[in-house]
Amino acid sequence: MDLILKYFPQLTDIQKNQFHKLQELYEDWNLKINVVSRKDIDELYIRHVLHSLGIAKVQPFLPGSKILDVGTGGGFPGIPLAILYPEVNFHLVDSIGKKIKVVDEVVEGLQLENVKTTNARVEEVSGKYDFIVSRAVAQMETFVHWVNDKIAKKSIHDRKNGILYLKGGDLSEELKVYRNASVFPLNDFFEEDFYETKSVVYLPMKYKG
Ligand SMILES: C[S@@+](CC[C@H](N)C(=O)[O-])C[C@H]1O[C@@H](n2cnc3c(N)ncnc32)[C@H](O)[C@@H]1O
Repeated sequence: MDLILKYFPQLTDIQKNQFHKLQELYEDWNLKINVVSRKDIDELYIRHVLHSLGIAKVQPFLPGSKILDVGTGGGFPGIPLAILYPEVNFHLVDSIGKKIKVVDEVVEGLQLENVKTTNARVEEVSGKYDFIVSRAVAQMETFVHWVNDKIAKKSIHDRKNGILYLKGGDLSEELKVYRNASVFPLNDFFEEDFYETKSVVYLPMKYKG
């Protein structure tokens, strides 16, 4: 929890409580349904919560904007971002029902009013969003194919609407065809070793190869 305050010192008491409660909620739910690996539960804040918030360091979201989290699993990156931005609308989607059930329980436990969840493959979801966020779901090419038609044409942020994807390791091969992709290394924002190889990939909409 101190880790979150170290990088996001302006949190309200409500947000501090919500971030604090995450540990207990995920511990409880993990005993019933294994959504986060045992090892990762011990390092929830560094491996999941702060990692998710890396997207906010690259692209802060404006009130009223709409964000789609594809393949949210246990709620990452969507849940930490929804705590950080209570005035932004988040739609968290996963094709596995038991994962969405955990997300629903966490949303209820935190009394988050800005999160909607759907148990479906993202290809079946309609709607338009300012940004599409994700982590560990698919190769960029497949992902772009799934979500390209879900990005709203009109951008309200300075940065053009598009995809913000948390990736790790060497991305040169995967991103070779995306000449307009930008890679933001997370160790520019976070000093912990875990972030040395992690980055946020931004891909503006209407990619042309
Ligand atoms: C490795 S997990 C990552 C979960 C979470 N994003 C995280 O980083 O902790 C991948 C998730 O993507 C979901 N998924 C894969 N393809 C999907 C699709 N086409 N539509 C919706 N969810 C999908 C899977 O059900 C799984 O929960």
